Amino acid sequence: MASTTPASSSSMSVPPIPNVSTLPSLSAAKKPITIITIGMAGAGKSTFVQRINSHLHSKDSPPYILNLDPAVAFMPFEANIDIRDTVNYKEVMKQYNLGPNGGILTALNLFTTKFDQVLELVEKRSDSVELGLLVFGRTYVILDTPGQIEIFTWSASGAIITDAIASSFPSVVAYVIDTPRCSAPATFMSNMLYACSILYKTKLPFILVFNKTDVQPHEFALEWMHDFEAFQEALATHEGNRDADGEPTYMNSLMHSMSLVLDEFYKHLKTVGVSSVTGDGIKEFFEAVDASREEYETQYLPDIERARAVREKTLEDAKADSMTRMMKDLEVDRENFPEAAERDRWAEEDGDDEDEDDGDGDEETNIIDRTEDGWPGEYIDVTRAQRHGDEGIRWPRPG
Ligand SMILES: Nc1nc2c(ncn2[C@@H]2O[C@H](COP(=O)(O)OP(=O)(O)OP(=O)(O)O)[C@@H](O)[C@H]2O)c(=O)[nH]1
Repeated sequence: MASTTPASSSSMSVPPIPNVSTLPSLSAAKKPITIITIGMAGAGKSTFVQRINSHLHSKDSPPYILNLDPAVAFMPFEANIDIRDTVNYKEVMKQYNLGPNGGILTALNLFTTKFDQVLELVEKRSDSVELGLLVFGRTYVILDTPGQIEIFTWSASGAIITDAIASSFPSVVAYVIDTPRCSAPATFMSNMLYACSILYKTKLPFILVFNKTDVQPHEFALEWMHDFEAFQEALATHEGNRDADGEPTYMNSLMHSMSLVLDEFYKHLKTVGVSSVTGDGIKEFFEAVDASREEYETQYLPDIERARAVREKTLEDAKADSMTRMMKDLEVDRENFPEAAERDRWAEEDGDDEDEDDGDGDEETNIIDRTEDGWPGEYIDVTRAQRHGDEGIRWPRPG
């Protein structure tokens, strides 16, 4: 199949929101739960995904895995859908003149334009098949994501992906933390603030996964989270917290105030300690996931549905409004230029151009399920989306 451009220039600024309402829907009981793995670079996300993958295989319940990291060189598991089959990240960097971070973000934005296809595939492959007394189907869908977690705090694609997934399936965020690297109170707090902003953006059930407990047990973190005084004590003994006169520094007071804010945030979280290397804590992780499914259905789903209804209504209103304005413009045009209007009629011989390429070449890129379809996939062609007159390079930007 021919390769294609990412999108027309006008549609490249913000990836379109997949229309999940048109997808075939599974009955609630059959729906798999989606685990969205997010965490800083090197926290151990991929190793963790492989660990839960092998745990699920050992339970005869293989998950459906999506790799959303376009720049990953090695993955310890085989993904069913891999962004690298659709977007050539190095080519994106080259064509749009971007560094590694911008390249990852743009690659994800491009991939998001195809996310309705991804959802369709997940729906299709995760549907249960009943054979006699046995039920075959995927109970878990797992997303591995890039370490650039700003994708989930400010980029359009992060929000579109999590919204689209969460509107279609029960979903939970597994925020993976490098426990040994959090043993300093300031680092711990900054990681928690990241987690807090991701919770705020995704508005989904949230599990803090303290990883690498084989190197450093996570009990200190639990104590800091549940005992405010203990964290204050750790802060007080931390270097740089007093000035030359022995008074608390600005940083110390700031951290004190922030820890008050975080105290509220901790109340809404589940925490587990795991070692992705030894497999310790994986059972507890799945208990937390199962509890999150219930939480999703009772507490989160009503809000998600409300937000989706508002979004759809806004979209409908915007469409209706622009249609009315276009019709008015046409009317004025026809009155002012009757001859042009006469010439501008649709002729039989023009044929139906529904299947024709509209020039942006976006229609033919298909997302593939690597484990079932032929590989490699088909790259979105980014070579034509280059310069536009004086406006410079246009590339998909977060909204
Ligand atoms: N000791 C120990 N090492 C771990 C554990 N989990 C991951 N690691 C190591 O941590 C390093 C980073 O792991 P990855 O799984 O690549 O981390 P990631 O978060 O996917 O990294 P990015 O792809 O850069 O975002 C690797 O060297 C892993 O072997 C763990 O539970 N214990």
